[in-house]
Amino acid sequence: MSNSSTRKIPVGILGATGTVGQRFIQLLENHPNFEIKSLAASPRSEGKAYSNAVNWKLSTAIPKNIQHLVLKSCKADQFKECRLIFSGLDSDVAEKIEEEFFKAELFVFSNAKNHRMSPTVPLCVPLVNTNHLDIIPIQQKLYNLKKGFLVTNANCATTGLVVPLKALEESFGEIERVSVTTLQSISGAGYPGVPSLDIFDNVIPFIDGEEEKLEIETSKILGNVKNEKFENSRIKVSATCNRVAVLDGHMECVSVSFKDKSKLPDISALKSALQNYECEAQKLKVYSTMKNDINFNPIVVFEENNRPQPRLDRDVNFGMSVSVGRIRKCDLFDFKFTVLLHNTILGAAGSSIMNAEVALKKGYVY
Ligand SMILES: NC(=O)C1=CN([C@@H]2O[C@H](COP(=O)(O)OP(=O)(O)OC[C@H]3O[C@@H](n4cnc5c(N)ncnc54)[C@H](OP(=O)(O)O)[C@@H]3O)[C@@H](O)[C@H]2O)C=CC1
Ligand SMILES: N[C@@H](CC(=O)OP(=O)(O)O)C(=O)O
Repeated sequence: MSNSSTRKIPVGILGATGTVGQRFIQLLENHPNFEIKSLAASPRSEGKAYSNAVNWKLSTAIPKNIQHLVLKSCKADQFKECRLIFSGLDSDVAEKIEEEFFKAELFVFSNAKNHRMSPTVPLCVPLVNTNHLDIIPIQQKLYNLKKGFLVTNANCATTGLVVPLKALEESFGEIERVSVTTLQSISGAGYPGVPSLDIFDNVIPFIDGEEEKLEIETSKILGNVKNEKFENSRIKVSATCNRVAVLDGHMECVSVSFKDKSKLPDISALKSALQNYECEAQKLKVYSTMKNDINFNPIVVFEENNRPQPRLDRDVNFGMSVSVGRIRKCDLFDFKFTVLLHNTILGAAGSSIMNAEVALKKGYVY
């Protein structure tokens, strides 16, 4: 494998008209490594120019070179000009379609839940476990592939949780137990998502399947790759998920208990461990950590008692960092704190793109 060409990698987007698909298009505008060549969505959109098919919900305009692209059907043979695929497909259809694409020797980066727990598919949060990309050759061997593969990113609430957990485990050893209560924005449910008559002036104390995903995905992400297999962490997570009337940005109230009580830090050491945490993507200087000349930190620590807040803080580091505040001791667990992340940027499209940037630096994408 070699990162042979300085030309941009031609990419396709599946589910291009959806909430996550729109973010892909926004974040890939002027990207130095990837160039959008093809788009696809459901049969309802097929054959239409993108600007006619999409119900564009972002505050930046649809890029000019995208407006007139005609939406294709989600068939791999229609994406011959592409080498890499970003998928923002509805999970009702993602499983089979993504399989067809990676088996057609395309590099596939997916947001859908369907393949996340598969034993040879990396479940990568780019600020945490890009070392899990090392399983790619095993996946390729299993499916008899020369270059194609599938990499998934995590559920958006899981993504926000695992970043501070990883930072704390790196500094203070294993975390044994986690209790997390989420307040999740409505964009997390896609479009049109939760009816306005249900969510306006309201909080809904249930998101189908979400608590289970937080509990299971966390242990895969915080685990290791050993002897060509994933070895999950033994961390125990108990999750309660709520939908709240916020447009973008998931908040999570987290309590953690460490295994080794002899190493328990004081609050200032805990804050430094979070603030100074560094991930592989940052060390590799991938584009998403460098763009707009930001001084990128995976975690931004807030000292103010009333921060982070979704409206004020979801765009910190252009939506690619996790904000952590209200860090304090807990009488039931060891410590508790509040997390915020932008669910459609770091929680979805931004993670897929950063995973692809790391895979490119490591030579898996070429
Ligand atoms: N929103 C978020 O914060 C997060 C979402 N995800 C996951 O990302 C994926 C996309 O989510 P989101 O963008 O919110 O969902 P949306 O409902 O907003 O978009 C779904 C996309 O899938 C397409 N689609 C629907 N049915 C079909 C079909 N039969 N064949 C092909 N394409 C189809 C839609 O096309 P059309 O417009 O033509 O109907 C649309 O482009 C999901 O798997 C979701 O679980 C993951 C993390 C966070
Ligand atoms: N369920 C998440 C978004 C999502 O689609 O998650 P997943 O990709 O794990 O199904 C939310 O509602 O905020």
